[in-house]
Amino acid sequence: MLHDLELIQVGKTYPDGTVAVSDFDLKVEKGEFVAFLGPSGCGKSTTLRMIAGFEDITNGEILIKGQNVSAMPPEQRPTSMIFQNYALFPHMTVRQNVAFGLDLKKMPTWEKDDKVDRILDMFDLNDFADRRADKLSGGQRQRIALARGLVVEPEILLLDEPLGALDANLRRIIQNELKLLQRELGITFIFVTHAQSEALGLSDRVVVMSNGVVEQVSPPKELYRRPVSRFVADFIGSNTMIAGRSVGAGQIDTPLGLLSGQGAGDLAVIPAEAFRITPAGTPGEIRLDGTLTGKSLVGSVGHLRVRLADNREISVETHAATPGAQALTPGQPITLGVDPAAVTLIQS
Ligand SMILES: Nc1ncnc2c1ncn2[C@@H]1O[C@H](COP(=O)(O)OP(=O)(O)OP(=O)(O)O)[C@@H](O)[C@H]1O
Repeated sequence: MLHDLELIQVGKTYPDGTVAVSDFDLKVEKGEFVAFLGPSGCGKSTTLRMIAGFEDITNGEILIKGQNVSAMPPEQRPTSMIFQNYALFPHMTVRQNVAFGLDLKKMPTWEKDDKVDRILDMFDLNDFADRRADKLSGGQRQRIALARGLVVEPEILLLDEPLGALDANLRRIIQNELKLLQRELGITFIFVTHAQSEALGLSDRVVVMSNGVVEQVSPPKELYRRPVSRFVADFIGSNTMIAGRSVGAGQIDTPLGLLSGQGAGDLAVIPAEAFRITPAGTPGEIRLDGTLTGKSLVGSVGHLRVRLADNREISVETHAATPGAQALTPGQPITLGVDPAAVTLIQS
């Protein structure tokens, strides 16, 4: 099966010796929305620029629809890139900006005008078509940048923190638009961000990166449910991690007692929402004793702070309607229950 995009062992070492990306493997299906997520400097933008062709690769291969594009200049690749600062030409009109990519392709004027008209229409930019790009709001500029990227009908749209310059409200609105647009066009989107909620909310799959390597490639829910490394467990969601010693398949011995879970390793990862308040306890459940140190109820969710027997304080989320949740008072002993199926064991 032909993938829209395939990265095989891709690596980048900058001339000064900085290793920005190593052994990056990824296969992306047509129409997928994939986010690159990770802390500043982990190599997200470098990888995106290598896909676009703005940066040479030092190792590996990049294939688009099965074709090796590793040595192809950017303008010949079937990709478009959208930048955080939009990179519009301030003195050009909206129409000229949008037409720019088609001008490079030396397309006949009638065909160009037709494509530009259609895309301006789609992005609701008709009323501004003849206005200079620097006389527009952030949201409008963002739309022009998208229109300019899409008018050339790329196979893959590469977006480098495209919403980073927008305020929170506008950001949410454009996030929704982006998602709808992607579904409608069926184009593959590769989206770089260091905003977790954005990556998890928008994409079909997330590539979590740290220090130039891929830590995990999963649908957003899986990152919460089944982190594969300590880095991911630390970075995504709110997990309690309990270290121990492996004592057989799916079980570790810890200072808080025996814990079982899915997977293999010496570190148990428990998501905040996996804890339950269990006065009696259910057979098969992991039980952890502690003391309630704080509680707040926000709407239907109760946020509890619990000090465990090893003195660490953890956050627990519970449904406010849980029997007993209202009556809990800080200072009192509490027993937490966890279904072993919700626990993941990884290597520390
Ligand atoms: N031109 C360059 N020359 C040398 N090192 C570079 C160059 N560009 C980036 N780097 C380094 O490569 C690493 C990866 O940078 P990159 O910009 O890809 O990270 P990023 O994950 O996109 O970060 P951010 O979220 O801050 O944009 C960093 O250590 C960075 O300092």
